Parts: sequence; C-alpha cells; structure tokens
Amino acid sequence: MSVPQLVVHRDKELMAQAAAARLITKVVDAQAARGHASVVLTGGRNGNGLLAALAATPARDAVDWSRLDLWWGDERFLPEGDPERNVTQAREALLDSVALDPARVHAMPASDGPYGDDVDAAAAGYAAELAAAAGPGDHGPVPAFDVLMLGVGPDTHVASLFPELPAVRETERTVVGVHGAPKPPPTRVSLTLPAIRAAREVWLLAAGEDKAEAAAIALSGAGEIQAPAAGAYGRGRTLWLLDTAAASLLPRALYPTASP
Ligand SMILES: O=C(O)[C@H](O)[C@@H](O)[C@H](O)[C@H](O)COP(=O)(O)O
Repeated sequence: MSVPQLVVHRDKELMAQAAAARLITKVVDAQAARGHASVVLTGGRNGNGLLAALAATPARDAVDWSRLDLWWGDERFLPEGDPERNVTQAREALLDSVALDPARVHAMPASDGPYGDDVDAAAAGYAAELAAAAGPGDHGPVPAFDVLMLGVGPDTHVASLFPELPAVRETERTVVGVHGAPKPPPTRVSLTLPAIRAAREVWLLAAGEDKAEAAAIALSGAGEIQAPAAGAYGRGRTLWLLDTAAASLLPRALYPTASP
C-alpha cells in the first residue's frame, strides 16, 4: 500500500492542465521503457477535464497513441453511443482526435452490446478481457496499469464504488455490476478495489469546492467501506491531485502548495 501523496493546484483548470502534462510524461516514460503503456480512464467532470486539457496541449504528440492500452474504471450501463457513457465523453474530449489502435481501446460493454441488458454478465465479460490481457508478471488477473485515474465523488465514491454498497465490499472479483447507484444512472459496471490496487499508480482527481469534505474524510483515516476513496491506492504510488478549493478542509501540514 503506498501512502497518499498530495499535489494541490491553484484552481480546477490548472489541475487539469498539470495532470494532463503529468500523464503525458508518465505514458512517454512507460513507452520508452517497455514499448507500450496502459492507462485506466475515469468519467466525470475532473476526468473529462483532464482529457480535454490533454487534447489541447501540443505535447500530446509525444505519446505513441498506437501503443497505448486504454481501459475504464467504470461505465454507465447505457446503450452504445449514449452521451452519458464515459467512453462517449472520452471520445469527444480526446480519443477521437488521436491515432489510437482501436484494438487497444477497451470500452466496457454497453447495455445493448454482446451481453444485452445483463450488467452482471457484462461485468464478467470485462473481467475476462482484463484477465486475458494480464501477463505472468502482473499482480492477479488484471494488467499492470501504469496509471489508473479516479474522479472522487462528493460522497467519497470512486469509479462506481459507493459508500456501504455491495460493490465496495467485493474482495475477489475484479469487475462487478452495480445496481442502484445513487449517482445516475443507477446501473453501472465498475472495477473493484482489488483491481484498482493492482495498478502501479493510482491518481485520484478532486477539484472543486464540492470535493473538500470527501477529500478530508478519505485522507483522515476513514474506512474504505464508508469512504471508498480511502481504499484506492496503487502498488507503487497513490497521488491525490487537488485544487485549493478541494483541499480547503485538509490539514495544511498534509501538503505543500504546488502552484502559487
Ligand atoms: O461514472 C462516473 O460518474 C465516474 O466515473 C465517477 O466515478 C466520477 O469520476 C465521480 O463521480 C466524480 O465525478 P465529477 O468529477 O464529475 O465530480
């Protein structure tokens, strides 16, 4: 378990731009070292803000997009192309403007896909896809993601792991179907904490006043069932990327200000 590191940026926009630059560097380094890279995307405003910032920076061309594997931490279980799906929003923000290898873009199943409206079968299918991509040196039936990004909800949820609900209590499966999520839509597919913890690095994105309580709770030793973000950590690194508004309830001693 890696102790959380915190970086606090002046505002939401700068956090997105700085996180995008950080992701570019991480992917470029991974590709230089191993020839490819593997990243898990997150939905939500902060996650999509990072993708939009990345699309806008010339440095994006330093990434060999054809050698990048993209996965999702969660997905809203809706029909293909639904504007509310995380993959739809990621495509609009960035993916449709870079030369990805379609075979390396691993979207979670849609509710009109191969599993129909059976979200549990869809989750099992994605778990099988992850297991097929895992190598002998990986930690369990998921590939060693270089970076797994997670937006943090105001209630401290990450991916579609909501406080006290069954999905956050899962200790065996890597992907589960979520029923009755408090954040619409109610039916979702989500990585579980064991899958999240297989990542080399986990980055939690929390910007905006509405994340201040969640950040304070998750970083103050709360349990992962009550505060799922507290259970999201990487094997090598756990990084909280915040803005000053989201960090406003944190003890000042927890972080040096990254931006003036
Ligand atoms: O499907 C989703 O909604 C996301 O994956 C979810 O986990 C999101 O990241 C958080 O709810 C934060 O969302 P915001 O950044 O919009 O607050």
